[in-house]
Amino acid sequence: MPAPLPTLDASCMVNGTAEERAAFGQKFLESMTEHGFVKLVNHPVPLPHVEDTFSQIKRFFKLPFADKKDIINDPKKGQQRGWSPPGEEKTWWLESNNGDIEAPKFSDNKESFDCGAPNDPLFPNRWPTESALPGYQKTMDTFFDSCGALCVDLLEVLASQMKLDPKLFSSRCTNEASTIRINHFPPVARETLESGQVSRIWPHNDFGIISLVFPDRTGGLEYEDRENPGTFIPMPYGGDDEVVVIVSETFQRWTNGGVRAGLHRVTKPVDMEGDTVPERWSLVYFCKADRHVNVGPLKEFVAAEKPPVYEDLTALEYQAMRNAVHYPEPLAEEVGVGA
Ligand SMILES: O=C(O)CCC(=O)C(=O)O
Ligand SMILES: [Fe+2]
Repeated sequence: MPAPLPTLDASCMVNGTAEERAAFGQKFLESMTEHGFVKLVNHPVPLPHVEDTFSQIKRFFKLPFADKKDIINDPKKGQQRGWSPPGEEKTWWLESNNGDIEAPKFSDNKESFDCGAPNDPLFPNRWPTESALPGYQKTMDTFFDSCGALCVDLLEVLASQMKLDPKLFSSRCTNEASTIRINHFPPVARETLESGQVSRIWPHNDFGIISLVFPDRTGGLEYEDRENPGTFIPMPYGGDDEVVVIVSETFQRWTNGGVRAGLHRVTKPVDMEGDTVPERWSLVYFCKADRHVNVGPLKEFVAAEKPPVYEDLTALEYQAMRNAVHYPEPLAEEVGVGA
């Protein structure tokens, strides 16, 4: 059995002594390197914000179809904004299909909404009207700012712990390209998920630097057991104050493969009873590199005996390339929602 995922007390990031911060930094980097994941409690995103945001996301998904359709995501834009209808995003394509375009079209049993930085000029957010959902935009913008600040601090902890310039990662991330993603997983028959054709979310890595996942009481998030690739370990609900931090692909690329992205999926909760998998929501912050930044390996992680294993390209190009994979074009048209 692999060592369980640690839950770290992050209160020292705000008011800890140098010693407490160093002890936190060591365990944080260790878990991110060993597992690709770590859980934090007493982190600085205020619990009332998290609760507010959860209430708003539940309201969002209850909006009438017409309101959601008005702000439908256009997969051709390369960056997600607005509502992705059930089945539109196909995470199976990210890791599981091995490039086989003739393979069956396994689907995701979820709908989502994505928004970026407040007032993003390049990829404007697509909000429901204020009268349809009062306060929604403000709640999301506030949540965006708190998560962005936490991620910048966590990136500085990682760099310091690696004995590098503390701003090595954070200077490449003003959160201009970061996004909030919310997911809604409707109730589904247990046998549908057990059929192997449909998943809540198929195994995947996130594309940014790190991600924050705020827990849902239902459970179902699982992470790969690296000692037994292809097998997954449930991450049980650990309390409303908990946040799961995930290493994402850009961090793996920057560190030249040294700190690997954490493969994860969402399926039925391990302890569920009965024939219907309960409804679930999730709230995620994808902290991404600024758009012009190179997401090839940083020189600090390259040496004669460790040549670069990833190509140079901008974060914007990388995001567009990865997004195109899970909105495969012919399939987007097939579900009748392509823009
Ligand atoms: O729903 C969750 O717990 C995780 C969601 C996730 O992995 C994603 O949206 O990328
Ligand atoms: Fe994810």
